[in-house]
Amino acid sequence: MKRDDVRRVDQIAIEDYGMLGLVLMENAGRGAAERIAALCQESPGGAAHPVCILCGPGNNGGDGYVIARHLELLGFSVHILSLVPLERLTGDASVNASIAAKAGLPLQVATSAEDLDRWITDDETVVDCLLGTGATGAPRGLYGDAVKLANKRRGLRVAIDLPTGLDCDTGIPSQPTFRADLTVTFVAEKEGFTKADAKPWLGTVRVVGIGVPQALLNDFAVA
Ligand SMILES: NC(=O)C1=CN([C@@H]2O[C@H](COP(=O)(O)OP(=O)(O)OC[C@H]3O[C@@H](n4cnc5c(N)ncnc54)[C@H](OP(=O)(O)O)[C@@H]3O)[C@@H](O)[C@H]2O)[C@@H](O)CC1
Ligand SMILES: [K+]
Repeated sequence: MKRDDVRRVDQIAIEDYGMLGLVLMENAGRGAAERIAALCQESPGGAAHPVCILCGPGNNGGDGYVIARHLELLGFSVHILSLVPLERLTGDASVNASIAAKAGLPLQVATSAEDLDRWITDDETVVDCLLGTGATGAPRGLYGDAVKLANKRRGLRVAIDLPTGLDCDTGIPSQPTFRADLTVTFVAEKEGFTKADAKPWLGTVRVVGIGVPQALLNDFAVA
């Protein structure tokens, strides 16, 4: 599915069907958390496996706060690293960040590559909620630093919706691109995922539904 189409699905679900963006994000985040839990449980350490969630400035970051909440409910030790001060978040991402903060989920705001280097450790699963379908071009500044550091860590890596740095439509990786062991993508596989260039960055791909009606999916030829 092309980037513009998948974004249209979200928009139509909200504007024409009257679904709440928060509900879509909840479905997305909960489904992703279940996939991450399954991956961790299959690996050495199981549910004791600590998870680091990297959160960016948009709704991909918003998914991260939902994922953190559900992973904690599933018994995982979770910490969130936001690359933006929470007061800069807007809309559904801001709501979910605020819930995570009020719930006392461990949360740090990184303002430098040194912070990221210190706080992303080798023994944890790293979840990329940095940039999603709203990204354009190579990850800039701290986002690029976070991707490079995450790629050096020994733990498992999970990309949410798409690996940060990978072009959604062409599948061309930018410098840097998050190298995932598992990509949990929403609604449908993205067009770029079918390209040979994309394969080394995606790992296993799992599609998670976000609860939009089948009639809407049919309009976009999603099975
Ligand atoms: N209701 C819904 O719609 C649902 C959406 N869902 C989720 O939302 C995701 C899409 O969210 P989104 O549209 O907020 O975009 P997203 O990629 O998170 O961030 C955009 C931000 O990044 C910035 N930025 C851009 N490029 C950059 C770069 N190269 N380097 C650095 N920064 C860059 C850009 O800044 P700007 O370029 O505008 O200055 C802007 O601030 C989607 O993938 C899915 O995960 C699910 O929850 C299901 C329901
Ligand atoms: K991502």
